[in-house]
Amino acid sequence: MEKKKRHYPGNGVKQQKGRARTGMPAAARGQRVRMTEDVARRAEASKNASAHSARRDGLFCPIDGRCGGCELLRTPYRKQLKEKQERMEALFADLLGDEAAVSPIAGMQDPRYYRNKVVSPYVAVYDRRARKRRILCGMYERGTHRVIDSRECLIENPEAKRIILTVRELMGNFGMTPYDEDADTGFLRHVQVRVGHTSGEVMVTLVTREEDFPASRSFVRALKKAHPSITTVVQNVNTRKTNVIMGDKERTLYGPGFILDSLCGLTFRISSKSFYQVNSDQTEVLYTRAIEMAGLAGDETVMDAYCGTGTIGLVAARGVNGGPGAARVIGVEERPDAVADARNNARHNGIDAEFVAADAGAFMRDLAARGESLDVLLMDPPRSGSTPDFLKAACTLAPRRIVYISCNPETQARDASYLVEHGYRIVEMQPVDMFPHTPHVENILAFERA
Ligand SMILES: C[S@@+](CC[C@H](N)C(=O)[O-])C[C@H]1O[C@@H](n2cnc3c(N)ncnc32)[C@H](O)[C@@H]1O
Repeated sequence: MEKKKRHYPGNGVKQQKGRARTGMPAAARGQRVRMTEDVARRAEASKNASAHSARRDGLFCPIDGRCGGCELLRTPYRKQLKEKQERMEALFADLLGDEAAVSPIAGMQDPRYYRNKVVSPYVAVYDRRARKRRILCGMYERGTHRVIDSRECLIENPEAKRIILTVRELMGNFGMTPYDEDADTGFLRHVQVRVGHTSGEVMVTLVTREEDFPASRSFVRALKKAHPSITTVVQNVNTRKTNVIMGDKERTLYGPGFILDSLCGLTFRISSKSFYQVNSDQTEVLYTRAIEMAGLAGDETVMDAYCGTGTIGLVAARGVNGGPGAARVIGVEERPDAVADARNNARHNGIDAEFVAADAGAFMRDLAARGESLDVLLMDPPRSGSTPDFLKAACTLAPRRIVYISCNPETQARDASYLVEHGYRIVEMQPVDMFPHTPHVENILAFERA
């Protein structure tokens, strides 16, 4: 491993500062909660019982309860699934008609190590006992911006996690300083590692505060030597004082600057900033069910709205389970880099599809104004859900079916109410567990024009 030290900007070391827990009034902070001995004993007994059940499931995590990642780790997996199903049925109770088919949530066989994308901040702290500075990397503590150091994680891809730890080791060897959020100093802000689920290709993105990256070649060489699995390394420059991870500017330090991976029998190109579902096994389930729920006959024009790298639209064009695919696919996505990936993906898979870089709402409005027609609308908006102008234009275009995929069922329920009020009815609901051990649920709704 390289030992050469180079100067990196902002070498000052600062004690990590805890932030106030969000959402907690100042007066409540530090308030002592009085518990009778009996209540305290019962609470402790229930905590131990949950910890035992988590261990029984092979899910012991040394930082459980502190890390903001897996809130449900102590709930047995089957119970997690049952609770998520009940939540979805309650949330959509008023919108699901009597004829709507509600499928049981699709869970994982082995709900561990499913995250194909691992992102870690790096922060310097002064270790009083050892009298030296240490760099922490891992997860944020629940409700704070304090980093909890972790060497292993039950939901992250193990090779990605190992790379995150190697970067920390190399930072010491290269004299590379971690970013200090308060002072806006230091060099390395975050590292993102993406692993191709079937291809095994690995992309490391080093997010730096400055463009100038001294000894970048030796750094990458040392990283590659420790992890021959790495197929590309990208530097992303984020000069802003913000908690948004990625900046706008990028340069490829090694390899092609993207990775390839396969999903549902197609190959996809993924760049560092493009959206790509984090749980690949469950993504195959999600896409297959969504296309099944679209009920394609083979002659449809299908819109893939909020398409990212075009994954859903391209799977729709090809068809699932040997069934027919769409006759024509149009995708719309606001990120130009993701659209570039989508166009490449179409070419690479020999599929004829159009991808447009635009705001989905504006694009739909234009289509509606031009009097275009659409048979099936597949939509997969971000957590904030869709927008009134998108939904209004969708109702004007009046596709026969709408399949709405969402990682935030609360905003999906809001948008579903609009569609139901404007002439659609829900015919099918399929929850999918994309994020085991967390409260998050992915949900698919199929609507038909009433
Ligand atoms: C949940 S992701 C879905 C991506 C894709 N369907 C997939 O499965 O990989 C949502 C996508 O919507 C894009 N997006 C967010 N707001 C948008 C807007 N107003 N117009 C178009 N695309 C948008 C994001 O960049 C992101 O790629």
